Amino acid sequence: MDAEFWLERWREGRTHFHQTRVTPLLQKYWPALGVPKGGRVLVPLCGKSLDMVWIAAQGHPVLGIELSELAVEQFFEENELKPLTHVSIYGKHYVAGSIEIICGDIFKLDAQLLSHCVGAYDRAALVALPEAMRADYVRHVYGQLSPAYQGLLITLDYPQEEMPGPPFSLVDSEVQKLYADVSPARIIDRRDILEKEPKFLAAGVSRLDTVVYHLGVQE
Ligand SMILES: C[S@@+](CC[C@H](N)C(=O)[O-])C[C@H]1O[C@@H](n2cnc3c(N)ncnc32)[C@H](O)[C@@H]1O
Repeated sequence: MDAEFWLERWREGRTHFHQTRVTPLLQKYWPALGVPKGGRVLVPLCGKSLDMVWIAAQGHPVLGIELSELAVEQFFEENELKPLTHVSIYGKHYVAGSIEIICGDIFKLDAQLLSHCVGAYDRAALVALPEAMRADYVRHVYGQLSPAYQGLLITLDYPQEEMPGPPFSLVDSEVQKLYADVSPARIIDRRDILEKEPKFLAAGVSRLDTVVYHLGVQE
């Protein structure tokens, strides 16, 4: 699953992961995380997610990272935002109001940028990565956030042998192993969503849960 895999999906419009509404689980669980107003929130592998607009409306500067320039341009166009752009070592930055998206590779970001993020929102990001990349991703991204960060992680759990990813299945034991050296990862919701997912039903998947984690040290 290299960069070209994703760039081609955006070129061909095969972006069924994109939702035309804000994720209800984000709206339900974000307020309780207690991320301070004004605190910067990282949205890794952000696509053109409307969730960024919602997070910004809660009073957070948003930092999204996305490989595909098409996705980034569609985000600003579809939300009628006119971004200013500049280029840095991280990629091309698009900034409109409190939303900044860097068109670049998440693995190129460093502590200088990530340590300013006190919040993180991961939907269809960790589960988009094949197993071999996940430990590097968690260490690199979450390991460099502010130590006080609070985050929301949304995963999928289904019998992986019944359908190839992405999105991939993550059982809780793998999530716990991935975050063990970074921060606590506590399940706050798990629900059966099989009936709402025609792609999984058509593939003959017998069970599909979405699982919501609260990431970060809690007092
Ligand atoms: C499954 S999509 C999810 C997008 C978004 N989170 C959402 O909820 O709609 C995964 C996205 O990650 C992007 N991506 C994949 N690898 C990346 C990387 N190394 N750095 C930045 N973006 C990446 C892809 O281009 C794709 O848009």
